[in-house]
Amino acid sequence: MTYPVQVFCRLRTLPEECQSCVKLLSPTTLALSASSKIGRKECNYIFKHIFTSYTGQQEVFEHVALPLLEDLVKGKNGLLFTYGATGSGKTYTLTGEPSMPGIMPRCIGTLFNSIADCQAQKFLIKSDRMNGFEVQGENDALEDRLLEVKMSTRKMKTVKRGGGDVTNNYENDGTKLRCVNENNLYAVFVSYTEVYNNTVYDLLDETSGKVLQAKIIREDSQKRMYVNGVVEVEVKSAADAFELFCIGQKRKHMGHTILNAESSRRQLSLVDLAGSERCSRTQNTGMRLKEASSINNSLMSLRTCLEILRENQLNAANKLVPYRDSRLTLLFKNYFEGEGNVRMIVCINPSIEDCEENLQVLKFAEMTQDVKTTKAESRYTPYKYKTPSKTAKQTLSTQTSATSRIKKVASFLPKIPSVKLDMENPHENIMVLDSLTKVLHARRQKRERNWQELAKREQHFRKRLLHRHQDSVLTKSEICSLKALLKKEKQTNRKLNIKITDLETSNENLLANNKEFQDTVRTLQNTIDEKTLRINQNHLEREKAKQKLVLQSEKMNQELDEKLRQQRACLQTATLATEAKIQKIKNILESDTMSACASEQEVEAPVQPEVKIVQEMAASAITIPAPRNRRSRSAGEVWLEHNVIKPVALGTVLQPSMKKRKSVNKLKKASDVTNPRQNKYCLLAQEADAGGELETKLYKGDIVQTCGGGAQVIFNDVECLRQESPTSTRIVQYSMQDVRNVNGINQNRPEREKAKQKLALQSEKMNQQLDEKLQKQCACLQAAMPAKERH
Ligand SMILES: Nc1ncnc2c1ncn2[C@@H]1O[C@H](COP(=O)(O)OP(=O)(O)OP(=O)(O)O)[C@@H](O)[C@H]1O
Repeated sequence: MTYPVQVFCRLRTLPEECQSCVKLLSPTTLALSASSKIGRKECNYIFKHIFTSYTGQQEVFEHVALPLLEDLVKGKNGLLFTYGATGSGKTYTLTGEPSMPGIMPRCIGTLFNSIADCQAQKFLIKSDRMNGFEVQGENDALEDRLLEVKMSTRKMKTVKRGGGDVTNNYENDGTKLRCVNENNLYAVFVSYTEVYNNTVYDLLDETSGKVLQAKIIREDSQKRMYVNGVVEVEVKSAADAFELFCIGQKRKHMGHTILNAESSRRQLSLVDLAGSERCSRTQNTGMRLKEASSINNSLMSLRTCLEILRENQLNAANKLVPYRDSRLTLLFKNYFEGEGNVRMIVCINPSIEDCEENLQVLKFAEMTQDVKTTKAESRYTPYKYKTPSKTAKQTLSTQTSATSRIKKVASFLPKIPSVKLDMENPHENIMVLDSLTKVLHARRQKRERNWQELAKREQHFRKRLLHRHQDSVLTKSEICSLKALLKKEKQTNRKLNIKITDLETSNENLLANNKEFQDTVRTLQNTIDEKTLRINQNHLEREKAKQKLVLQSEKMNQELDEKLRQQRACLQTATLATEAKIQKIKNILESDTMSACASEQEVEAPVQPEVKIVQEMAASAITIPAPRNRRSRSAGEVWLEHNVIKPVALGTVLQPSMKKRKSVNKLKKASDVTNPRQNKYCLLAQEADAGGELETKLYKGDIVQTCGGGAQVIFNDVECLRQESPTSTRIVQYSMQDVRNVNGINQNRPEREKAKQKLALQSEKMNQQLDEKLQKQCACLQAAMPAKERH
């Protein structure tokens, strides 16, 4: 079954001088004229009922709270909260003023008016502060009562009750609930908690001293939210409840509170919310700002939860309702999930200044009444049963459970014999009654023993149960925190997974880029290698070409040198031969001219072909070198030895043979050479040979007179003198250049030797030819000469 959240509206009284922004159209409809950009706009809002400024506190109570109270005693939960802007009359409606008590004192008064005769003895039912109750024995209850009396007498001396409070002056109007079951026993518990800055404080917790301790909201085994360890005080009268209210009132931070009046089965929560716009309207700072924003957050969470609930119901969706976003919604969770009736009173200050805020409040209120709470199967508050003492048994005798228990216990007792009284025999009757008394006495003793045993067992069982329960609560809280941790871990894990995926993707991209780069580098490297190879090949080719060129040029140079040398040698040989020939001819001509001239006149001698040539040459005016006088060999060879300045002793076995010689170190004047007595010239040169040995060379030639009166030397022989020991092993250090030179010299030596030999052969041949020619000419000349002269 589903029930909509019932929303009522209450308009505050407005001072006469103030203008109203609200117009009442009917008992359920009002119109709000709000200013907008296009002028004033009127919006209509419908509620279950609208209380005007003339409506009294009693009427509001009867309309809104009384049905919830009736539900309460029937065993149904209820939540009533006020909602509205600051100063709109929420506290006035819920608590009221001394002269005009609000819903809360009226509820308390009415409740106690109704259950006055059906209350369980105090402390028979005890709160375990974990959303559970236990029924304890009379003795324990008595002990607790005595303790309470002691405590209260101490308190009486120290604590003064706050005077002038709304509840102190509350005059009970005697209103009673009609549906109270007189067979039931009722115990009323009051807890007073405050949600401040999203933290729950227990205003009745005296152990925490002046500083309030924060409390945790937990969920019991039946998924009901409760404030763990909250003080739940059993009250037996409205005055007791008011006293607690006063105590709590002094402790609370602000005016927004929760007052819970709990029954052993069900609870009615009366909630006075904070103003809906504290943050925006009051320009608070520091703690006040934190408080205001916290209030705003709580109300915003309430709004969000209701909106999602409505959305889920309208669209048959299953969106998660964020009850855990704030402590307030967490405490409301059970009510919105169908644990009881929910009613809201929207308080409106019709002042035109509050118009904007009223618009928001009315919108929220209109939305809220679309929300339906789903009624869950009735779930009873868990309680534990403690074996009552004799008196307790009597007190609880009306309870069905107790009756059944008694029946059960009675089944173990000795049977009561059936008794028949004979009125005529009183003596026998006395005997029968005595035996009956005995049986009853035995039954009573047995029953007491049984009760004691049962009480012991129950106590033991309860203790175990309590431990189990505590364990399970602790385990549940642990599970809750572990779940929260797990959720967090999962979120972190999810984030890390996303991060890992991102990193993997970027890593893959980087790897792909790297591969591309590597490919590019490889391609470039290949290109470089190819180019380097080509460069090297080119270099090698160039080197080869160079070497080839060098070789070619060397070869050509050698060839050219060789040719040049050969040509020179040929030329020199030819020149020497020609000169020698000419000289011989000249000598012949000169020596024979005189004799020829003398005989010319007498005898026309036949002209020899050679003479003819000379004559022809003379006739043709060709310059003929001066005739050289031929040295007579018979006169012997006279040598002009042109020696070095400081000659080293030759030391050779074979010495040059120059019998007649004139040695000079230097040719100082022409006569040194032109001296007609000298006909041989020898130039002496000393130098080290390739082996470092002294080598003496004798360049020999003929001194020939020139036609100009000078002389010329025609070299025709070279004599080389040197001394070598075949066993000498000289160690000489040579430089590479020396070695090359030596090699070059050694290489050239055979060629030189060949050339020399060739030259010598040619010279010999020419000499032979010349000698032959000379002999012929001589023979011709002798033949031509007169016999006398020939002798
Ligand atoms: N219906 C009413 N009739 C007469 N006086 C009223 C009514 N409603 C509110 N007032 C007066 O208006 C003033 C502010 O009311 P109240 O303190 O209840 O506002 P509130 O909404 O609880 O403010 P806050 O959000 O600050 O708790 C009080 O002096 C109260 O007496």
